[in-house]
Amino acid sequence: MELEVRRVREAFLSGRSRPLRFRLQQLEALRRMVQEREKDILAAIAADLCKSEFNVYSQEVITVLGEIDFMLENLPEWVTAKPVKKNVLTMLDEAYIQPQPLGVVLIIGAWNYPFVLTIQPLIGAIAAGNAVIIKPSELSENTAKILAKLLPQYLDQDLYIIINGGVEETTELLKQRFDHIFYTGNTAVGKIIMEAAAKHLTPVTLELGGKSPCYIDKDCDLDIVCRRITWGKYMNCGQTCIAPDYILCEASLQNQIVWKIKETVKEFYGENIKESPDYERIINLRHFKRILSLLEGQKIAFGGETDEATRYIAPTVLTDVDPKTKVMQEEIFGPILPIVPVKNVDEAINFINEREKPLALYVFSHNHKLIKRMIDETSSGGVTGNDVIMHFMLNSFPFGGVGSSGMGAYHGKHSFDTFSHQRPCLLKSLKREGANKLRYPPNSQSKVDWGKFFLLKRFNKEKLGLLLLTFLGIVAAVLVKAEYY
Ligand SMILES: NC(=O)c1ccc[n+]([C@@H]2O[C@H](COP(=O)([O-])OP(=O)(O)OC[C@H]3O[C@@H](n4cnc5c(N)ncnc54)[C@H](O)[C@@H]3O)[C@@H](O)[C@H]2O)c1
Ligand SMILES: CCCCCCCCCCCCC/C=C/C=O
Repeated sequence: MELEVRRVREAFLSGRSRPLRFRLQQLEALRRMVQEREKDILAAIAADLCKSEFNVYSQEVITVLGEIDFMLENLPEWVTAKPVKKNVLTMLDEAYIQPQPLGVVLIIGAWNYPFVLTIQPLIGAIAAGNAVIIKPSELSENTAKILAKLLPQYLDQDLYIIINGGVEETTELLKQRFDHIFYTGNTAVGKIIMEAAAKHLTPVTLELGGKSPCYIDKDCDLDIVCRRITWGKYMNCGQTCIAPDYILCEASLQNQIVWKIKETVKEFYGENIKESPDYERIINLRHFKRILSLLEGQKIAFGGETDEATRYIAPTVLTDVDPKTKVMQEEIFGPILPIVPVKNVDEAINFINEREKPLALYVFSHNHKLIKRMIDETSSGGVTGNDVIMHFMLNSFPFGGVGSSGMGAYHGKHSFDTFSHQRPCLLKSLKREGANKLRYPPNSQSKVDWGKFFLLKRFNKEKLGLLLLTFLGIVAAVLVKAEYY
């Protein structure tokens, strides 16, 4: 492990990852990989999550290709130094911010969208000029294998390497020193990552999870609301970090919501959901059993059917859920949707604020003011009003959590910034030494006053007024004198 990290660091120190032309070439090569080896990539992800290749393409590949195109288009502008505003002391100097790569970055991917959640950060790291070690999740093993096979065929083999393995390998990897660690996964492991990073003072981006609430107001079109929630909740069998975790609504809406979600499930997946190519399976037996345990003691309004052999769990809705029960204590990450009745929007806001900050928040209402109020009075990584998931798809947004749902963000320019150091550069001349006398010892009241005058606007204005008055006085005196003689 140590040798591999050293190899990557040496490649970074060679400086070849820095030139814009090289970064663009590598991103183009990555795009070529996705296009030329599309079939292999689709097949691997499909096998990991029992997912149709159509769904793999629209949920993962489109985002990756869109991100590469966006980088290629904007990178030339982003890498250029940006001049900054100057003050009186630096008026004649050159002052700019130069984004620079951080160095060797470790990206630890997740299994639930194993391609996009690993490759999208990689795109940002390459764009920012870094060397990268990629550790895909061992749970999505087919994707991990295909990435290990394909990436070296298209990308620089010393700058960007894949290390596959599980907890043992990751633990070993985390002992090494990196310049940034980008981790996607659960909050408990997030803490392990941060602890390991702290030993080297390595900055981290943690893309974690949480229970993303979904508030449904009385004033809305329930048919549309339930259709959108059904899509976002049961996509990838509920294994989406920003899936609506639970619904908050007034008790009177509960039955209608149940009925409408049930109808939509039928419309989306047919009468026999098990046969639907659009309905996935739970990643492994451990997660399957964990999700089943969340059903204990709950009122199942519909769904609840399971099949251990294929790790199938039907789309399920629970009603009148007690917030103290297990299903409301941890992120569900499966196709179970609890409804927790609340009296009104105030109670919903309190409910959200009493818990850890979620990765996403969803609010449905015709009342724009109510949506704005919910946004103002709560906190979450991101928000979508009157829909779910879709803020992930807009790469002008920073995507990330807050509080226990994560720290830092990425996508588009935000990825470039995450993997860059914004380096302030001030270039002075060796001339004009006279002006520097002000800051050299010995110090005095007069130097302090001039310092205030040049640097503090407050004093600046006062003194300017005084200067103006003095100037007017002199002009007046000269005029009077001229008249007199
Ligand atoms: N914010 C996001 O973008 C995002 C995206 C996907 C998933 N998630 C969250 O991830 C969670 C589900 O994923 P998961 O945690 O099951 O993924 P996971 O178990 O695959 O873990 C992710 C990575 O952490 C590594 N890992 C696991 N245990 C470790 C340990 N003890 N020490 C060091 N490394 C270890 C794994 O090898 C893997 O590469 C959910 O909470 C979900 O919300 C968040
Ligand atoms: C052809 C229609 C394209 C739009 C499809 C939108 C698909 C959204 C995919 C969401 C991916 C979520 C990524 C995962 C985040 C955390 O797990």
